[in-house]
Amino acid sequence: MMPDLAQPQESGDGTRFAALAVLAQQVRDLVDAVVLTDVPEEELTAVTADLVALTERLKESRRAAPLPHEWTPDGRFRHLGNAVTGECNPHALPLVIERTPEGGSRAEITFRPTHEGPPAAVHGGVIAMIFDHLLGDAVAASGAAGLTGTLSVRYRRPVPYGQPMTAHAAVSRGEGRKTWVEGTLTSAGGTVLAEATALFITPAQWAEALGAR
Ligand SMILES: CCCCCCCCCCCCCCCC(=O)SCCNC(=O)CCNC(=O)[C@H](O)C(C)(C)COP(=O)(O)OP(=O)(O)OC[C@H]1O[C@@H](n2cnc3c(N)ncnc32)[C@H](O)[C@@H]1OP(=O)(O)O
Repeated sequence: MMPDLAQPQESGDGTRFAALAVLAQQVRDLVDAVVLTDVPEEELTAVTADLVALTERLKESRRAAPLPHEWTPDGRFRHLGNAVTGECNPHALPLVIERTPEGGSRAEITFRPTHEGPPAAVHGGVIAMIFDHLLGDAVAASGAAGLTGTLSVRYRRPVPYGQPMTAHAAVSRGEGRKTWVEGTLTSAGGTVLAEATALFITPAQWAEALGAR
């Protein structure tokens, strides 16, 4: 079912969400540690047993779905459970997006070894995921907001992890419910590592909800 963008989904319990964000960051550290660990087998088995116990504790009270999107009291859109930006989702980098004075979106990114695809470089699908969200945010910044219809990535250079880089996105044109948007991923030295173009479609229900805001 299409989410109703007009309605805040959850008022938000700031203190508990802050604690959940700390837990999510700890789990990211855990994932990174798992990817790089070289401890002996007995230690792996012992840590696994500890994690089974911790997992069971968290499962004692479960939601049906991750934390949903919401409009904060100061009018910002946030989605703590999102796979790319969600502070409370360990899967998310999380990507921290800023709006540019020109009306687009940008983010500073440092990929981690966890994101490896080809040797010593970031997985192309992870890069596409980052573009998908950042380009979607740029569409939202333009006042449209929609779902990805198509996304095309040109991978110019292998993307290293462990090095800061910058991604930019900006809308190139719009026509009715369709918005075309472009983005780049650039190294700290200014080399364009990857480029993306996408077409976002604003679902008819969203167009009505956005018009009402
Ligand atoms: C300001 C406040 C903001 C608030 C908000 C904040 C948001 C903060 C940022 C979030 C950023 C998230 C960024 C992550 C974005 C995902 O990850 S989205 C997930 C991946 N994408 C999906 O799941 C989309 C799945 N597809 C669908 O749901 C539907 O196919 C779509 C895309 C909504 C289109 O359905 P529809 O509205 O029924 O489309 P329809 O009426 O058939 O077609 C409309 C037009 O679009 C064209 N079209 C439709 N689909 C396509 C397509 N796939 N390719 C090309 N053209 C297409 C049609 O040909 C038609 O063109 P015209 O004939 O008008 O020229």
